[in-house]
Amino acid sequence: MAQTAPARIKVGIVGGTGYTGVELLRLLSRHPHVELKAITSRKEDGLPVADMYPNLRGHVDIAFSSPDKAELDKCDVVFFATPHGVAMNQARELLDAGVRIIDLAADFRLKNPSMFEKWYKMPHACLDILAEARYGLVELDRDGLREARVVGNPGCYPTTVILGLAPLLEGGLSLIDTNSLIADCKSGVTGAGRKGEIPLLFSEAGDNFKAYGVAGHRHQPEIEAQLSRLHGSLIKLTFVPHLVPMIRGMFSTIYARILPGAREVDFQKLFEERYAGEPFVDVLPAGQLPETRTVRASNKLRIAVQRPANGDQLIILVVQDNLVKGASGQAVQNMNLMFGFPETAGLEHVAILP
Ligand SMILES: NC(=O)C1=CN([C@@H]2O[C@H](COP(=O)(O)OP(=O)(O)OC[C@H]3O[C@@H](n4cnc5c(N)ncnc54)[C@H](OP(=O)(O)O)[C@@H]3O)[C@@H](O)[C@H]2O)C=CC1
Ligand SMILES: CC(=O)N[C@@H](CCC(=O)OP(=O)(O)O)C(=O)O
Repeated sequence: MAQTAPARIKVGIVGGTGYTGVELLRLLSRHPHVELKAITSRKEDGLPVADMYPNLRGHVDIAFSSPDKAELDKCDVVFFATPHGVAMNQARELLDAGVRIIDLAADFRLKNPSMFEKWYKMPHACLDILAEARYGLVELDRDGLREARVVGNPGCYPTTVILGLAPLLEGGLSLIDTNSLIADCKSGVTGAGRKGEIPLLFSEAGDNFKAYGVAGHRHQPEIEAQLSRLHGSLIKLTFVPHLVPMIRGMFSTIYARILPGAREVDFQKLFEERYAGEPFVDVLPAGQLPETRTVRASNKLRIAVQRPANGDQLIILVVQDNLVKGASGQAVQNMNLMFGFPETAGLEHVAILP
């Protein structure tokens, strides 16, 4: 259904003090169709946003307000940049008030409520809303997202792995062995949020490189569910996240075995054609390798496809800024679609080098 884009919408953010919250503020403060109406913080009620984040001086002139005082029901859309389990408990009230919701946490990502309960250690609070929610990976569901009232914004690691494998699996393609997929992923420290925990101290995370969640990470079922849906059969993979001493940035290296019947496929061309015209996915020319700094602070996800010695091992290398395409930028991309704005509105920042 064609919709007429409003000139300007009222936007609320729950959880404005965290890393994804302030990244939303940075992006939305320059958005031509957005009026920032409410930004919540339970701890910083009354504090002008620019006092906590001086980079926003002159761009954001409102103060944080506690969630109970913020007029979220007067907004057109509310972003939840909060821990898992917050959005699902406020969704019904907002939807009843005609407010659309984009949750940056995982409340609306896993369609299977028992999987949600298993990985997030809480029962889901609104199964009917979960059933109607759309998974917010625009490149895979552009039309479905335009009409969505509730969007589950993808996890950061899943964004890289799903987009890295989609051209090889979509529509049940038989190009790669689906029993031996490996995603070896690295995240900068902002991926863990803005909290005071010992493993996140400079003296612990700096000058160090470690794996975590090897026995099981909650992004694995999210990735597998989306890839299975895309392929039309059950897809499993090995997923190992790592923490690297960067502030922002994510690098995912994905290993797939090429099936004998697909040895003649031009994988570079397959990826280039799949993502041709996508404003936020850049397939590098053959032979070039991505670097995290080439996407820093931008909503771009950059992919390279390599096939060493023209053998049967395909290696897909994907970089993104975990806070932008991996979280807040992708959330704004969803908002743009939902309200009929140009998909790139407020998202045209180029990465900072060096
Ligand atoms: N960091 C990243 O790279 C990514 C994060 N995400 C997801 O986005 C969400 C936010 O992440 P991030 O910004 O890193 O988290 P932070 O820990 O940095 O911030 C969390 C925010 O939520 C607020 N908050 C906490 N509990 C509640 C509550 N019960 N009710 C209302 N507000 C609350 C906090 O403010 P206050 O305590 O003052 O209210 C704070 O502003 C998480 O679910 C995370 O998993 C997704 C993709 C990537
Ligand atoms: C480095 C780091 O700790 N990263 C986080 C994932 C990022 C994230 O916030 O994802 P969700 O929205 O699914 O929670 C983690 O592994 O828990």
